[in-house]
Amino acid sequence: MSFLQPSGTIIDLGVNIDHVATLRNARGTKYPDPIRAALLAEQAGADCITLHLREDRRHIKDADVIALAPQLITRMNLEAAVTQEMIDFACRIKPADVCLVPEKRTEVTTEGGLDVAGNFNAVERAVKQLQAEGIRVSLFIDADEAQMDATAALGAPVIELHTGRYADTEGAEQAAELERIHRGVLYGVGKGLKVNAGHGLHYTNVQAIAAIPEIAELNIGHAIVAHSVFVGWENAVREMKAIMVSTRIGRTL
Ligand SMILES: CC(=O)[C@@H](O)[C@H](O)COP(=O)(O)O
Ligand SMILES: NCC(=O)COP(=O)(O)O
Repeated sequence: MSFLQPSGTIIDLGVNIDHVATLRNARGTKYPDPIRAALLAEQAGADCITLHLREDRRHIKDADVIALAPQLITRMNLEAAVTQEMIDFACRIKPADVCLVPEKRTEVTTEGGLDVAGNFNAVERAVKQLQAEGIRVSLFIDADEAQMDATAALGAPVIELHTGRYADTEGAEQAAELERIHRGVLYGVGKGLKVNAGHGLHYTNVQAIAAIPEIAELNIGHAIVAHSVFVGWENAVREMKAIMVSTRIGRTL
């Protein structure tokens, strides 16, 4: 059954289509088409589509963002570095959401959260420029109180907590990271922020994060693209959304 779920359901799933573009770019073909993936993901239960226009354009291209924006039925969450080029581009596209993320050319994937406290003036300028275009801004940060204080101080209404260390660890270290994230969620909500989470989440580690009732949205990409190789794209999206919702319902009953 394909259906569109209204955004703002029990817990929102943002499907990140970056690595559909990685597969496309591997051979320089036009397929698999990230735009088709986004529209099918919406039909399969995605509450928003996340895509990261990196400075090096290693996966998502400018043309992908431009083509997708008018076709989305849910909403676009555009991830971008805090550079004038990216902020100006985002202001031309005017997605519902922009998530400001740190970027290093040499990184394989995002390695940590944005240092909002240490780059306060630059981040504040970017946030104000985006907000002037009616764009809701989220900041991709570690579960760190100083970063959340800085986020609230400069007026961004949303944070996305980096779950990479939780995803990359196990045992006691992972349990400690989960507790740190949980404390961070509560602190962020206490500061009046909408709290999302993402990075490295997959079908067997998402449950503990989705069970945190104050989390509004999870952004998940790599694991969904990987799983789709075996079960198909729409099934991979449906399965992730079903796990998130059933975990949340089970947690709140
Ligand atoms: C910010 C974040 O964790 C991801 O959304 C980001 O897109 C990861 O970078 P890649 O998609 O290039 O792996
Ligand atoms: N911000 C996290 C995101 O969009 C997807 O990250 P991942 O699931 O590809 O690691």
